[in-house]
Amino acid sequence: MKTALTIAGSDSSGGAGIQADLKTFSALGVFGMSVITAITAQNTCGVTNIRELDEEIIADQIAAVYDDIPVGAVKVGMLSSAEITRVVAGALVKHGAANVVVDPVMVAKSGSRLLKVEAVEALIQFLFPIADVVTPNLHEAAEIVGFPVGNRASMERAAIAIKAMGPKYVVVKGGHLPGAACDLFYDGKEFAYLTNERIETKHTHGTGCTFSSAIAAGLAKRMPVFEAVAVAKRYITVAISHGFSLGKGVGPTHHFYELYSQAGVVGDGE
Ligand SMILES: Nc1ncnc2c1ncn2[C@@H]1O[C@H](COP(=O)(O)OP(=O)(O)O)[C@@H](O)[C@H]1O
Ligand SMILES: Cc1ncc(COP(=O)(O)OP(=O)(O)O)c(N)n1
Repeated sequence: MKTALTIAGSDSSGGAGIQADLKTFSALGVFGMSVITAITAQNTCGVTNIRELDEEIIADQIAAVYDDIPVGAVKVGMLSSAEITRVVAGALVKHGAANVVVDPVMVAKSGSRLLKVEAVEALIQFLFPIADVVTPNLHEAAEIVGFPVGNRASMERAAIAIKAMGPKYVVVKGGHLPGAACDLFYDGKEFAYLTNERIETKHTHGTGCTFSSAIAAGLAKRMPVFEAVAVAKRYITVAISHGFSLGKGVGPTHHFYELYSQAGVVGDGE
């Protein structure tokens, strides 16, 4: 059985965070495990409270998994603070983590800050050098590189700058571009664009979490990195096209296995 671990925050409404990651792992046929960094009181309308877990229980959760179970890939999401970021990075180094996907979660779509401003430097310093893939959206890329990112030219400049911070691959997500949903993949040598038509829906809660955990699922299945990203792009496109109204605000994406099987995103044999 292939395994993947998510190290992220909990979303009580189940659309993003740990919950979206575990649903994605399951739909893609990978056994999911979780380390919770923070608990958010959250629903489709926004985040009303955040409680960070203390660093000891976070390090102990990571140790409990790695000391016992082979981990095929790990996705890192919401980290909230610089201290948590340092502890998670240190634990991943200590346990020799492989196939590390870092989604540099900073702000929820509803506007709440999920990573303190002063923690961005720790993310760059401690996590990027050990990451295989880093997946910023346009806003996150801009905050990381310090210049506006809003078109293909600036996405390419941002990808080069982020690659220089240490990860092996960078995917700048273009979900917030006008027009097509166009993501940029960069391996340090060449750019490749993964493009899909924009799906006109407001139900996009958890798209970034879902995309990065789908990449981790692909790496856990030992796919080459570009193939894992391409499968994740197909997965998120199907997930958004079947996003649904739930609650009063921005509804979640869709994670039912049958859908992906029918859409050819996962083969029956995987
Ligand atoms: N309306 C949409 N139609 C199609 N794809 C989308 C749409 N919104 C986002 N995506 C895709 O979802 C993935 C997550 O991107 P994005 O929404 O930018 O991340 P985040 O949730 O971190 O802001 C990317 O592959 C992006 O291209
Ligand atoms: C607990 C938690 N983690 C991450 C996010 C951000 O999710 P993302 O997929 O980037 O986008 P939105 O869900 O905010 O639309 C989150 N909201 N909660």
